[in-house]
Amino acid sequence: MKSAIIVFPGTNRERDMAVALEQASGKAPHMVWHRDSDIPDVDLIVVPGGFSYGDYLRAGAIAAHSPVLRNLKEKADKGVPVMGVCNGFQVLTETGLLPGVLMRNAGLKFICKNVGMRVETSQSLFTGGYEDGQVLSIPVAHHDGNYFADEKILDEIEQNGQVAFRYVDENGQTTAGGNPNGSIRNIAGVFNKAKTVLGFMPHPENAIDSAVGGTDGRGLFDGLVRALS
Ligand SMILES: NC(=O)CC[C@H](N)C(=O)O
Repeated sequence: MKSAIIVFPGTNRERDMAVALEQASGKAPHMVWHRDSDIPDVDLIVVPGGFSYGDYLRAGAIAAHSPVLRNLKEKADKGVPVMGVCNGFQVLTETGLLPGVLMRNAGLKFICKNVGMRVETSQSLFTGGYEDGQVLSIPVAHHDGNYFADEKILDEIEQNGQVAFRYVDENGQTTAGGNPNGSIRNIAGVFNKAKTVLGFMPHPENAIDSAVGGTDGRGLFDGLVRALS
């Protein structure tokens, strides 16, 4: 699996993402700078976490208008798989590639902790390394992770099976206690309609090593390699 990682001024998870992708695929990803107008031909494009352009204006809003995003949108429209993690999820909602928005956390505080994340479907090229309903422990680190969409969009994405992940409590239930940031219907990640674009807030690239934070994130990268190699 060949991959590319988009890097903006203020991105900070590109290295962790590169380590995770290389560990799973055996190939170092291309790092693509925000000013570049062409992304190489790859099997997967990743928009990693961080604070693109300092989160000014609104997290992901300026990145959505960067030169590299024009090419990313063209490739996504052609069906090239795109994955946005944390700030990457914010960028992909701001571009309109994914439904909904990410607002300030309900508690108005930056949250950095492990959360329960339930895999809503294994039927995608991103989640095939997991079982339906599998509950993972994955870290979050954000202040704007509060997913929101209106009821019409929510009903539509639920019906289309576009909810990829939900926050759950220690019993695997979608309670308020298991919801770290106030996300509507406990949604932690969504697909586009064709399931070729995925965005979510937790950081699987920081859960690939038992010495630091556990290995629950590995399934995502291993599943991608299986689907895209
Ligand atoms: N770790 C991250 O990607 C941070 C995401 C985003 N800038 C926020 O704080 O909400």
